[in-house]
Amino acid sequence: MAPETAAQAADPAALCALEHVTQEFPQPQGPPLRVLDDVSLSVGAGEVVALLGPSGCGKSTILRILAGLTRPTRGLVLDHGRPLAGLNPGVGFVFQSFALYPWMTVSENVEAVLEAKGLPRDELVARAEKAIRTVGLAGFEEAYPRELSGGMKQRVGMARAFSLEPELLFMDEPFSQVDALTAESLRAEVLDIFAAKGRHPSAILMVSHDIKEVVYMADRIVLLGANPGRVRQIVENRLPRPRDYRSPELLRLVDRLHDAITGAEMPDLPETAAGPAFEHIPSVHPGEVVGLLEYLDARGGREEVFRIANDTGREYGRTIAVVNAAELLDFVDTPKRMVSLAAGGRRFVTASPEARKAIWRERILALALFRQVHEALERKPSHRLEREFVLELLALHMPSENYDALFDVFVDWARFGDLFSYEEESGTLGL
Ligand SMILES: Nc1ncnc2c1ncn2[C@@H]1O[C@H](COP(=O)(O)OP(=O)(O)OP(=O)(O)O)[C@@H](O)[C@H]1O
Repeated sequence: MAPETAAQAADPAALCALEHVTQEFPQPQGPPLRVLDDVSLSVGAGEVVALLGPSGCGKSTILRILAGLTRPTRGLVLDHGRPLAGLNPGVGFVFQSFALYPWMTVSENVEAVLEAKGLPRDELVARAEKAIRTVGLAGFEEAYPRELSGGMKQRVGMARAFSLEPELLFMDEPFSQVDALTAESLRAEVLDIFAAKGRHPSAILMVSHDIKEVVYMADRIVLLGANPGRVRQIVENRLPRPRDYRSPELLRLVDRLHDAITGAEMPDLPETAAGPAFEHIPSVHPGEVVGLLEYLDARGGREEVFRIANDTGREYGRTIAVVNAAELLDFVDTPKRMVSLAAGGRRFVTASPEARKAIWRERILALALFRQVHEALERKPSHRLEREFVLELLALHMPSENYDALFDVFVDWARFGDLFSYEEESGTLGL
């Protein structure tokens, strides 16, 4: 395996590329939300490239920009070295949600995308048949989606993409909705189809949360960081194929990526209060934090974060967010890749429901956002505040956050500890 590079130089032979792309989306309040910051990457002929990163780091946005579905705020989008104008005609998509028409048969579902391309009837029938055979669904042409398992539905999704004979196959978390064994065989089949190459696809760009999946599939792994999304590291993966999920080499690379991700996403919190004015509040439900603490308690107080994701059936990025939330509240410590119950976490899990609420309240009041809103509510004779007050605080202190989403998390956390009430209709907070 070659050493990682922190960034990637522009590659003139690339099938598609982003150069210094920044993407911002307007928000109802305050400055725009920056989702991608100075992202450069490319996909060359013959390679499988994977984007790996936490929820919300902009992976799907990168696919949409490369496909020409979204125009970036700044930077260049290249198609064979030339600026992309409009949609990229060479891209076929496989989505996480199978997006099948329930009233159409398998054949009709595949033919529908070819019809949209305006192909003549006999050619589209032949192409659909071939694609359905390629993905192992021969014999199911007349079946309806409700008669198919999740794995088979995703095969239809793949047949649709293959039938378009795309030069570039984009797959957005394609296997996250199917069971683990089916996912394993679908991955192997995609790689077989890719290796057996007729002409198409010439390259695959995939998005995943699953480290093992990307190590199994990809030649190049682009590690993304969040808030805003940027390329943190590009890792070349030269493990020989076919790959074995259990081989020591593969597991070693999984471990290294795992360390790279957790090292950046579970930073040890500063010991003094000299952190940022407002702490980053992960977008998770209090119930998920409680679930984590109870899980750790049942396992003797500590467990590896990778294992936690597996045991709880939660995707890795989501697990990290829950762990970050628990750490922010001083319920857990995160020495390297372990998560262990801190004294506060132990106190919480052994407390009664009412006492848990009190502990939660005390913990969130240690966070600047909750403290400032609470103080403002106490100062007001009416003990009431408008939602806009909080949004302005967020805009001021957390300029790269999605305020609306964060406001919902804020209300969720506050309600869990009975700290404030919130009336949706009038948009008013009260003590
Ligand atoms: N059209 C849009 N308008 C406003 N915000 C958007 C838009 N598209 C995406 N976002 C925001 O951009 C951020 C990144 O979204 P994106 O779906 O690209 O992330 P992701 O890494 O694919 O996430 P996930 O893994 O959860 O699917 C999110 O905060 C999302 O809410």
